[in-house]
Amino acid sequence: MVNYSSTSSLNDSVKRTKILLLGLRRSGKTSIQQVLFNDLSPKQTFYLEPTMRVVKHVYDTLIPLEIWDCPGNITVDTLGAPLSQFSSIVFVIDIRDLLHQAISKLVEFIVASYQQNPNINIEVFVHKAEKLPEDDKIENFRQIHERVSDRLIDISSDSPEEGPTYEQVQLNFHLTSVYDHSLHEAFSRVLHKLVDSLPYLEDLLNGFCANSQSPKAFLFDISSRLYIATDASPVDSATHNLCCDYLGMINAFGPLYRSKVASPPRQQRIAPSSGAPSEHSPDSPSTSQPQTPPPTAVTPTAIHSPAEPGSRRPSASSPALASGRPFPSRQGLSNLLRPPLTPSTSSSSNNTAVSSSASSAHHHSAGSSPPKDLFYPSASTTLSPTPSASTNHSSKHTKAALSNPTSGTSTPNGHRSGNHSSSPSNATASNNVNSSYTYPNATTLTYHALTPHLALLALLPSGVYEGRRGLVEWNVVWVREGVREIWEVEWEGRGG
Ligand SMILES: Nc1nc2c(ncn2[C@@H]2O[C@H](COP(=O)(O)OP(=O)(O)OP(=O)(O)O)[C@@H](O)[C@H]2O)c(=O)[nH]1
Repeated sequence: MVNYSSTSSLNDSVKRTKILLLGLRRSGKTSIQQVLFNDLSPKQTFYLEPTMRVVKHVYDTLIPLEIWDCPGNITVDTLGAPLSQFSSIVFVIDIRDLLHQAISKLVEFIVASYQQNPNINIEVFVHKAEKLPEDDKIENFRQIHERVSDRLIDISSDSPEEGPTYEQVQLNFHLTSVYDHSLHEAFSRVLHKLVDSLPYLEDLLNGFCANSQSPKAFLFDISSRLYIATDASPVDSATHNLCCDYLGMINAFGPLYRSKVASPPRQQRIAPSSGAPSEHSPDSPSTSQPQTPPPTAVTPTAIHSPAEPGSRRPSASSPALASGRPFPSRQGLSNLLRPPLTPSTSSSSNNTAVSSSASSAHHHSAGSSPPKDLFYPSASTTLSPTPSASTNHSSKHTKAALSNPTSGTSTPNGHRSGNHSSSPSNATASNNVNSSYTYPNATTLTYHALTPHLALLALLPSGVYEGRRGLVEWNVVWVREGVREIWEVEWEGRGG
């Protein structure tokens, strides 16, 4: 009865992390999957057809995912697969649905999954939250939580000698809606429990924040806008929403920018001298990261176009992919972030020099060994600190720049000098800002692509970003190297 069709083809050679999407009919399961992983506009979910069979969707991010979207009437027996196969169950309940049926179904799956796989993560999305006023929302959320707990206690006390005590099951409740970023935040938290390398990524981001004076940094999956990891400072919703909006804007406008350097005619002209392939191929091998500071000479011939959209995983043919490679040591990863930003390195001449050095790291490696894709778009937007910004919505972002990622004059990081208020990003970013939040000091939000599907989004004091950009980019280069290595190890361990 299982339908093996999916949004993209299943690659049987990769061991995927499986997530089961359950809930009553019309609770919003397919909407969640489509909005997050297929870029469906929330309003379009209204037209989704009912799900009649289990549909498997694959999605490649830092780890390969397989999401099973189930029909509302599925049971443990008709699922067609043991629950031990799944790493997480996401159970979706319409927030207005306090009925017996939804709770019973959830409890049925909790009991079965606890017996088959006690380590499974059970996540309850109390969904369509935007439909209720704030007070009712909290009350219904509390009631659903309470009823599920009561039912589990009842079941445990009915047969104390028989089996496990279900009230100890770790349940995670989230308030969600496709119409705001609560869904992204909740699903990001689901994902965090599935990423084995999370501590290593967090170490990288902590190091980046410490060395770049950044108050907050996220590693985002570009397309789904889920964050895979963040630094140790607490996540506030306003900053998370701002990053989500900015990423959405970049996803919308980024494809309008084209690379002159990486354009096919230019690539063909430069390829013979550099030894680099004329066009990036998803299977082109990558190099291991440079361990020593690279030379300052910039060789623009090595700049590559981004990987093809479909190439969401590292090449298995890469010489860097020795099988069974362990994660880099945490100390080793944090050591990658050098040098820290200190007043002694703040002169603009130093910045320029280090920027060139950092930027040329990839050129150097590309010249001496098989190249990797060296095209990394970046963008930035400045958040206004002025008090009037809290009332004047459009002045919230005074400057926004989408660095032409592939301009012939850009660095390999895609940077061009100066922000451009006429950039298309300006209006969109301004309109999307949470109007209740202002940043106390001049702050810049930066975007740096790290892999074809992951990007670093960081808040930086504008003074640091404008005055010491070279050093910031230097640190981004090393974050990128660390993330790429973790990404490769994650996929390698799964036969990717
Ligand atoms: N207001 C609101 N409506 C939502 C939300 N998410 C989904 N919906 C709506 O809920 C309805 C059902 O959504 P589906 O995604 O088809 O629900 P489903 O659980 O997959 O339904 P079945 O396939 O029948 O099991 C659609 O009209 C959606 O537009 C939400 O966050 N808020």
